[in-house]
Amino acid sequence: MQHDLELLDLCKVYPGGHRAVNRLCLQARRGEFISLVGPSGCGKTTTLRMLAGFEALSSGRILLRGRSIGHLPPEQRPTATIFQDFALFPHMTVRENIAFGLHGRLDPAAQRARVEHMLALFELGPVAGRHGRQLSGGQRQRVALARGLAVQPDILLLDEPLGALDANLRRSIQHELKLLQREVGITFLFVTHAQSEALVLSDRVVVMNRGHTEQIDTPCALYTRPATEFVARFIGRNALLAGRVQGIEHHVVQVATALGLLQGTAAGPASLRVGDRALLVVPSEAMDLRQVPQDSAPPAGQIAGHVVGRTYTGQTVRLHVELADGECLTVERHVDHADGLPHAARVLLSWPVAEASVIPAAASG
Ligand SMILES: Nc1ncnc2c1ncn2[C@@H]1O[C@H](COP(=O)(O)OP(=O)(O)OP(=O)(O)O)[C@@H](O)[C@H]1O
Repeated sequence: MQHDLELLDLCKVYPGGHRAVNRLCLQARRGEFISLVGPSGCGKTTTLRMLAGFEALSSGRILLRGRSIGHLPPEQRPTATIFQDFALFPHMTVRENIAFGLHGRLDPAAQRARVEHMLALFELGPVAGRHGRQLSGGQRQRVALARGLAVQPDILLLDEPLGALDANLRRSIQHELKLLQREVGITFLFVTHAQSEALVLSDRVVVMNRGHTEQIDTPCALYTRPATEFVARFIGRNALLAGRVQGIEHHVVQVATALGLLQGTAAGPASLRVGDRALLVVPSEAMDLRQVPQDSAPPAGQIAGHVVGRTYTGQTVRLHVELADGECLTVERHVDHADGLPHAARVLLSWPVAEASVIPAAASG
């Protein structure tokens, strides 16, 4: 199968020697929604800029539908980029902004038809004559998308396009963006700081850390099967228990922790050996929590603690549970299942072994 987009060992070393992107490999199917996430400075924007042609590659290749484009100037690449500030031309109307990239590509009649189509697709007809400053944040975002898609790029690059919007608008536009992406059927490469946004929107997520690729996977796999400690911590919402590998049998790994011997399964072919420092990762949904008498000891393979706090997030409650070693875990529950638990309740925590992963602990972790 030919991939829509292939990044082969993509590297960027800035003058002075800083390696901003290190051997990034990615293969995207046509119509895939892929997000790049990671902490500030991990190389997300540099990757996008190399794809758009604004930044030269230090090494590696970029193939679009099998054609090498890494050496082409931006205007010859079949890509369009949408920036966080949308970069609309303030002195132009919505209609003129959308038409901007079409000059010289289409004859006037075809241009007009294309602009009308984009106005209809993005429901921008009623504001077509307005200037950028006369639009709401959501409308400006739609104009930016319409302008980017009007040139019918093979791939759309989005650099934190929702970063400047308030939380409510951001959520509704996330939804619109996903629907739109399905409708136009082209590959989206989306840079975001917000891991929750990436998990909601994407078919796959690339987690980057200091220029390295930590994991490329579906949101579900990243959450339930993080490959590294960095990913487990970055994605969040998992309970993490540190210890050392005591035994491995048929993928079931026993981890000696301060709370006793606990079990999970080896995530993929990770090279875990007896004696290694490891992390047991239990996804929040897999964690079972039930109240027990104050003096009860946990059975083998389970842990106990006390509820020391709770945070309401709407439908769910995050229960903060202090364990015997003084560490605190957060377990998320539907409000209906958490309201009966008094403060300082003793609770037993357990999980299906198959749903907990054991991964190597980071060298410095
Ligand atoms: N023109 C440049 N010259 C030298 N170093 C640069 C240049 N541009 C970026 N960098 C460095 O490269 C690294 C990656 O930067 P990049 O902007 O790609 O990160 P990012 O993940 O997009 O960060 P953010 O989320 O803060 O936007 C950073 O350490 C940054 O300081």
